[in-house]
Amino acid sequence: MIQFKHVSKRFPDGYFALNNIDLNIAAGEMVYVTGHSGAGKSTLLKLIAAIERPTAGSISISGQNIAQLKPGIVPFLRRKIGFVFQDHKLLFDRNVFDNVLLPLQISGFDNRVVASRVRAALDKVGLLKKEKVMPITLSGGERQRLCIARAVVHRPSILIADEPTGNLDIAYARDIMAMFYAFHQVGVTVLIATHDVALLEDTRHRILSLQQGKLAA
Ligand SMILES: Nc1ncnc2c1ncn2[C@@H]1O[C@H](COP(=O)(O)OP(=O)(O)OP(=O)(O)O)[C@@H](O)[C@H]1O
Repeated sequence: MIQFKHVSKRFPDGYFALNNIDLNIAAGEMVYVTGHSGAGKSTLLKLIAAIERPTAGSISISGQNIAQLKPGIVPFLRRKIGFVFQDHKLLFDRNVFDNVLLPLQISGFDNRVVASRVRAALDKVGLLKKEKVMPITLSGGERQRLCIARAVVHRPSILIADEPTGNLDIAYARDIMAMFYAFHQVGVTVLIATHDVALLEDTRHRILSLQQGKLAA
């Protein structure tokens, strides 16, 4: 479903964040991406969502080459993808409900279905009772759940999370991981970047290890 062929990402300063990556991820697979800080984990995830573009190689998603997508096509790709950002990107001047609603409104979803979609997403992450509160009043773990609700509200087939357990204690981190696992179990392709190897000790899923922009064998 996701295929990288000889993909490199060189930033304008000349630095290769990713160097000649070949990768295949099957539909419905759950995959972890690990590596030291600066190894290229975020860059790899951003390439899949066309937030960054590769400087060499090709990336295809469901057979569509996204390395050279025309800007007008990007929103169609994004509808397939839910992204949980490392820095959350929550809107602190809007309540929980509106934070989840916004991506649906931007995608032009029918107003008659959006409220029930938003509540279904909040329910999945256990935040239904907090729909009217402002994000500033949420704990770190609740904010992360809110980010997950926002990422899944349009029912993407690919869910990507960049360090979703950073700054959470281990019990809460496991809860968050269980949430991603539940999406995997209903057929969503899930990619999670984490430097937290303790979380992966007993995983059955594939672990991609990045070292200075290259995939370790
Ligand atoms: N826009 C940019 N311009 C220049 N260099 C960049 C840019 N974005 C990332 N880099 C560099 O590319 C390398 C890989 O960054 P990336 O954020 O992908 O790493 P990471 O593995 O996600 O790290 P972390 O765990 O610290 O988030 C780093 O050396 C980073 O400084």
